[in-house]
Amino acid sequence: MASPFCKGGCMQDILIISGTRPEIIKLAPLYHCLLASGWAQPHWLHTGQHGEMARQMLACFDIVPDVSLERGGDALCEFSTCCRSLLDQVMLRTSWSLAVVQGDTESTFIGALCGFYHRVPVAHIEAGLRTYDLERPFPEEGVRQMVSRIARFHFAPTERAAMALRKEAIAPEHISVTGNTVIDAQHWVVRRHHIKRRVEGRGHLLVTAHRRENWGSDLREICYAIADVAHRHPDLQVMFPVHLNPVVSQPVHAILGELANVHLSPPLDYLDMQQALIDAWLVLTDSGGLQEEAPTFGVPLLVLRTETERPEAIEAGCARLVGTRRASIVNQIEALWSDADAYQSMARAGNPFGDGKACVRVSNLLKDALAGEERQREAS
Ligand SMILES: CC(=O)N[C@@H]1[C@@H](OP(=O)(O)OP(=O)(O)OC[C@H]2O[C@@H](n3ccc(=O)[nH]c3=O)[C@H](O)[C@@H]2O)O[C@H](CO)[C@@H](O)[C@@H]1O
Repeated sequence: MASPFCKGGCMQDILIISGTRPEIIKLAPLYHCLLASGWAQPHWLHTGQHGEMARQMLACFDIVPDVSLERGGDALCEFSTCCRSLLDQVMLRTSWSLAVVQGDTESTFIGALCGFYHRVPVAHIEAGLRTYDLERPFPEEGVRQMVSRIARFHFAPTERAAMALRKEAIAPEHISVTGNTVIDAQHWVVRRHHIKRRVEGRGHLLVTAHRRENWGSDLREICYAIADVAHRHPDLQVMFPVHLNPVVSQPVHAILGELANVHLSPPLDYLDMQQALIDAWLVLTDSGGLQEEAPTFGVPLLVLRTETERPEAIEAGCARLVGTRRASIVNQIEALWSDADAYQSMARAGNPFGDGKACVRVSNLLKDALAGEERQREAS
């Protein structure tokens, strides 16, 4: 790996650590922003936590990782221990100015921990999301909180997230509200690929569901609700890109596989997903990222969960929390089908998660902060 580290006027070497699909999406625009910044040399490291879905996303954002770690095994513990030891070697390769992690996965945690032990400052993107229930989502809520203890720079997507961090006694000068970088990712692909709405009329119902908390009976309830709606409205097309995990794909295919107006597909690449989103009438999802993205295109969203660490969408009026009970999901969809005013007020609510300029804010804040630390070091 080329790493021409030279401080004071030269590039700062920044290690960007990704592991899963959403991390890649939310870090990709920052990578491109830093690459164009003139002050930073970003290096992309992929931990291998996600395989195929990660490759799909990296290609979509024109990113070739500088380092790709070998996955130590299928079990999380094997992945985790192997990742820790390989990442440790990468930390020693050069004098990193910064390690950047995003979100709340095992890769986020191992990345932050390695940075911490090597005294490399850690920047946490999408900091401050909380449910304060360590069981939901498990293990993500615990991971987020642990990363917040050891990160130096906390980039909160919203004021609410920043407030959570301040309440946890994180130094306010290390917390910045930037907006969510996923909106930057959307703007990046929309600009680059000229995405615009292509359908006439209502459009389709877009569904994703894969979260661990919904595995089992909840996922089956969700699928039966979709089947009910598909039967009632044969002209409504349902698009459902299905997560590759067999715990998800098996029941989804078993319950919905034979319905003529339900279209099951493998995961879409980001470009196709954004096209599917902009063409949608309604989104039904348990995904975090989609909760943030749908309002960009004015598409109302029903959240298949009983709690969310993104209450901003509910408060802004662009999303409703519908849980996972069959009857409740069907009723909420039917209500929006027949009540044009309710639908329009959700569609016009706007996006509370950002304006597409989060990465420029992060880059400028980091540039100033790292220069300030450099001056302090020279003075002492
Ligand atoms: C338990 C929990 O809280 N977990 C969260 C969850 O994050 P999430 O819910 O946002 O994850 P997904 O729904 O997988 O991704 C969403 C993104 O993927 C795009 N997309 C989706 C389907 C597709 O076919 N093609 C695509 O392009 C889509 O537009 C969007 O941008 O998992 C992360 C670790 O995996 C965690 O860190 C995170 O806390």
